[in-house]
Amino acid sequence: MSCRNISMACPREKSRSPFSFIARNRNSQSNSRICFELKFSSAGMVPAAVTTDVASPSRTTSEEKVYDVVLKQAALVKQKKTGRSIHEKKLLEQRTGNISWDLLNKAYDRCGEICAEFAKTFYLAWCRRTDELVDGPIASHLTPRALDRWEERLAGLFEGHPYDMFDAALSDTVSKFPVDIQPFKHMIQGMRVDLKKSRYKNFDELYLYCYYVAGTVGLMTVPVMGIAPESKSSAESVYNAALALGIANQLTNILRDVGEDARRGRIYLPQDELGQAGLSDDDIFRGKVTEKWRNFISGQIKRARMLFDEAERGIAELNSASRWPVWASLLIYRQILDVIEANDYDNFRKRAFVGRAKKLVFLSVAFGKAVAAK
Ligand SMILES: CC(C)=CCC/C(C)=C/CC/C(C)=C/CC/C(C)=C/COP(=O)(O)OP(=O)(O)O
Repeated sequence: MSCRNISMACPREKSRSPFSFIARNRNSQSNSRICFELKFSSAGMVPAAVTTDVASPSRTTSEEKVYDVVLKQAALVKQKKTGRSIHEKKLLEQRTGNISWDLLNKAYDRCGEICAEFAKTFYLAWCRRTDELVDGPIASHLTPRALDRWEERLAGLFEGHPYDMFDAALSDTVSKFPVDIQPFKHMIQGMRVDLKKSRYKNFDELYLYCYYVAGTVGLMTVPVMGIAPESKSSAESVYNAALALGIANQLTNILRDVGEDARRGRIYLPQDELGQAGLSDDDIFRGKVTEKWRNFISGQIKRARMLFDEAERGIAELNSASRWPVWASLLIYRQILDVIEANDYDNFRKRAFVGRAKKLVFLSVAFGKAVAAK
C-alpha cells in the first residue's frame, strides 16, 4: 500500500489524540485497515505496534465511539439545535414557561446550595446529584432499576415534565440552550458501569468510563457557556477540548484517590499497564510506595497532563465570561498532579489537595490568562 493511500483518520481530526491514532486505507474496498498504535510510555510516545486488522469493521475504540458523540454535539451547537424538533421545542418552552419565575429562581439557588455543600471543586447540580447516587449515603442500596428510574426522570425533564424543583431548573436550562440529552444519559451509563465493574483491562476501557462520568460534563457545559462569536475554531475542536478537560480531571481524581478506592475494593487503573510495570492488585492493596509504583504513577500523570494541554487550547474559544472559571478549574485540578509528585507518589495514604492560598494564586493566574486570550 502506498503512503498516499493512507490518510490519518484520527478520531479527533483537529487535536490529535495523545494515545493512539488509526491510519485507515480509505481507498480500500475491503474492510481491512492498518492500525498504527502510538503507545504511551513514560519515555514518551513510541510506535508500539503495526497490526493488520482484517475484516473487523465493528471493532471501534472507545475514542472513536466518544468522538461520534462529540461530532453530534458539535453539529447541534452549530445549528443552534437541541436534537429536538421545532414542535418539541415549542412544547418544552410552553411547559417550562408555565413554571413561575419565583419558583425557578429558588430552584436555581437550591441547586447552587447543593453543590456548595457537597462539591469542593465542581458546581453542577444535576451531575452532583447523579454522583451522590453512587458515592453518597444511599450508594450501597443503589440498583440498576433505580438508575433506570433516574433516566426516566431525565427524559421527563427534557420533555418539560420535571419531577421536582431541581429538575425544573435543568428543564428550564435545556429549553434555552442547545443541550442534548445524550451526554446526560451517558453519565447515568457511567454509574451503571460503576455498579458492575471494579477493574479496567486497559486504557481503552478506562477512557470510556472517564468519558461517561466526566467527559460528558464538558459536553453538557459547552452549549451553556457558548463558543465565542469571534472564534475561528471548529465546534468539534472546542468540544474535543472540553472532553479532554473532563477526562483529564477524572484521571487526576483517580490518581489522587488510589488508596481510598482500593479500600472500597476498586482499582481504576489500566490492568495491562500495571502488569507491564511489574505491579499487581495486591501491590495496590498493600499500599507500599516502591520504585515501580513511582514510575507507573509518573507515566499516568504524564498522560493526564497531555490531556490538560489539549484542553487548554480550547479555552480561548469559549465565550469570554466562561474563560476565567474554566482556566481556574484547570489550573487548580492539574496542580493535584504536582502534589502527588511532591508527596513522593504516596497516593495510598496521602490525599493530594490544593490549599486555599494556592487556589487564590491560581484564581489570579487564571484571570490573567482569560484576559490575555481576548
Ligand atoms: C476546555 C473547554 C473548551 C471547556 C471546558 C469544559 C468543562 C467545564 C470541562 C470540565 C468537566 C468537569 C468539571 C468534569 C468533572 C470531573 C471531576 C473529576 C469531578 C470530580 O468532582 P468531585 O467528586 O467533586 O471532586 P473533588 O472531590 O475534587 O471536589
